[in-house]
Amino acid sequence: MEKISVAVRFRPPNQAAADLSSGFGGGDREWRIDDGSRVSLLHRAAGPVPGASFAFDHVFDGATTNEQVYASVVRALIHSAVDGFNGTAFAYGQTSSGKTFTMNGCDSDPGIIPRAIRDIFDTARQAEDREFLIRVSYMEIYNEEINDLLSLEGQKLQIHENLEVIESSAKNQMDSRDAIRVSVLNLVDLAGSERIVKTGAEGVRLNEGKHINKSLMILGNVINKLSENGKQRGHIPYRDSKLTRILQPALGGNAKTSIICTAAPEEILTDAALLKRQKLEIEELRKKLQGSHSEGLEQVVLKLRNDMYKSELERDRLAMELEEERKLRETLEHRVAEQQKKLEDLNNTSISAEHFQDSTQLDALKTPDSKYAPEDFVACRLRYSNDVEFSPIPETLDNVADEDLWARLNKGCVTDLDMLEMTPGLKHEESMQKDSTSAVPLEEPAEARCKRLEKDCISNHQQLEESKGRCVMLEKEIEMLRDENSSLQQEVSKYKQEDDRIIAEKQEQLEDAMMRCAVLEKELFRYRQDADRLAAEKQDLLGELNTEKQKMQELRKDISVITRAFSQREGQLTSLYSKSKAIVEHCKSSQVAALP
Ligand SMILES: Nc1ncnc2c1ncn2[C@@H]1O[C@H](COP(=O)(O)OP(=O)(O)OP(=O)(O)O)[C@@H](O)[C@H]1O
Repeated sequence: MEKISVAVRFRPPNQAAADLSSGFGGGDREWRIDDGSRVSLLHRAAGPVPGASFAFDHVFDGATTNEQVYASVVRALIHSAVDGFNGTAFAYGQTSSGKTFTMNGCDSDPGIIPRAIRDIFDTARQAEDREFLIRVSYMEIYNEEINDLLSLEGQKLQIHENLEVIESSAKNQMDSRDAIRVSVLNLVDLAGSERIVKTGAEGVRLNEGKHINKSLMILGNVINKLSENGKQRGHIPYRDSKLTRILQPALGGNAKTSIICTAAPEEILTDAALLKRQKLEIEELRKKLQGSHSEGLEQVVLKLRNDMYKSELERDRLAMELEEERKLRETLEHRVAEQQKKLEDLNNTSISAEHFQDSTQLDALKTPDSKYAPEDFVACRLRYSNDVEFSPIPETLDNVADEDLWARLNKGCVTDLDMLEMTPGLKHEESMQKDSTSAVPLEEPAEARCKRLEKDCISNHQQLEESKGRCVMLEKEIEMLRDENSSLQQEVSKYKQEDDRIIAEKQEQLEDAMMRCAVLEKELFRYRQDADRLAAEKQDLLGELNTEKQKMQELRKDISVITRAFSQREGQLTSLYSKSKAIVEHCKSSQVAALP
């Protein structure tokens, strides 16, 4: 195996591209693989495109499996690694060209990484005379930072100059000729090698893309340097990126490197195919716009609306409670006012009682029973026993009543369980007091009654204060709910705005794409017109050419006739000349002979 082997692997065309193209490469041009190691670009009509034929160690077409790729370019490297040679295998290519598929594969056709791991362990198991220590790290380089993918805390890694991955030693320590072999093996899934201008990335993605392209460029430089002749090689820039620093031990020296360049065949498209692709994209965008794009937002809006309705219901419930509290407060205030009035009446009564001169005069006014009654709670029970609110409480009631009992006592109306704890105690206390007077005379001394009413008044005041406090709390709660409600409404409107913005954006994209489509359509139309015009011109020119050719043939014929006539003439002239010359010679010689 060469130190650096470069293979190209074409991915099978995806369905959309396959629909657009009629073959491997699409449109009027296609890549053709010659004898598994050369790939050439052909124009379907015009034949090979000059200067577009490239040789590699291997060229795999879309039908090649991961198993075949592994067997051709990686297996030997893995075996060398087990034997102590460093090695690196990586996939390089555009996004979606099949790097991850090549490195990881799928269940039915595992990629290089699972196959390599299985192979390492199988080979180690078979080497009965050696024992192995295999260390593994799994990392990601992102924006020139190395993340340990096996660490749960997402730990960042530093590069250290020590070697890890495969180590083996002879089981028989006496065999010191080949004591310890250490090798490093890197299996790398590189990031997509896009041109940033093409991706149109911004912000974080742009930064990410810059780092990726920089490290890929440095990797390219390193590999170029390594492939140069040893003496001319000069400095190899391993330290210019984290990627090359990590790969360094397994790239230079005695290392073997397999580079698998992945490519998507549909990268080459004619204008017509490009136009069709644009149309498909537009169609997809349109579908997205109609369907799923707003689904998520609609759900959020729906949820927010539900929340809003819930909070409105809660607000209504609290408003009802508040109303009940208000009514209760009014009742209590009314009762306090009544009692104050009674108190005042009683005061007046007691003052008028003081007008009597002695107790015998006052006693004369009382009923016989009341004369012997104790001074407290007289008549209390009878006075209140007619009042529904103060109907007698069973003895077992104590200070807490169950809900049914309380419902009966309150004519079936139970408004608030909190009130159940407070009100029965209050009423029960009063009723018990009333019960204790049931056997005594009806008249209550004015002073005692006055005291009792004062006490009642104080307790009613307390209740009133409590209910006022509760009212304030409920009002605060309602205020909070109102705030919450308005913030939810704001959020809904924010989402609506966001929704509108996305729709507008998509609409803009759609319009943009449609405009591009229209421009391309116009261009295509112009091309077609040009092509038709050129075809017509070509036809005319061909006609002219044929006429010229015919004329030329005729001229050639004329020339040959003339040439023939000329040579005939020439022959005649030559023979005439020779004849004349002979005559002249003859005349000359006859003249000489005739001289005296
Ligand atoms: N040789 C192949 N045979 C069948 N399917 C393939 C092949 N190569 C790639 N694919 C499919 O093409 C899609 C894109 O491939 P893949 O995710 O491997 O691309 P990638 O170059 O790793 O992309 P990225 O730059 O996003 O990492 C996947 O659905 C993958 O299953």
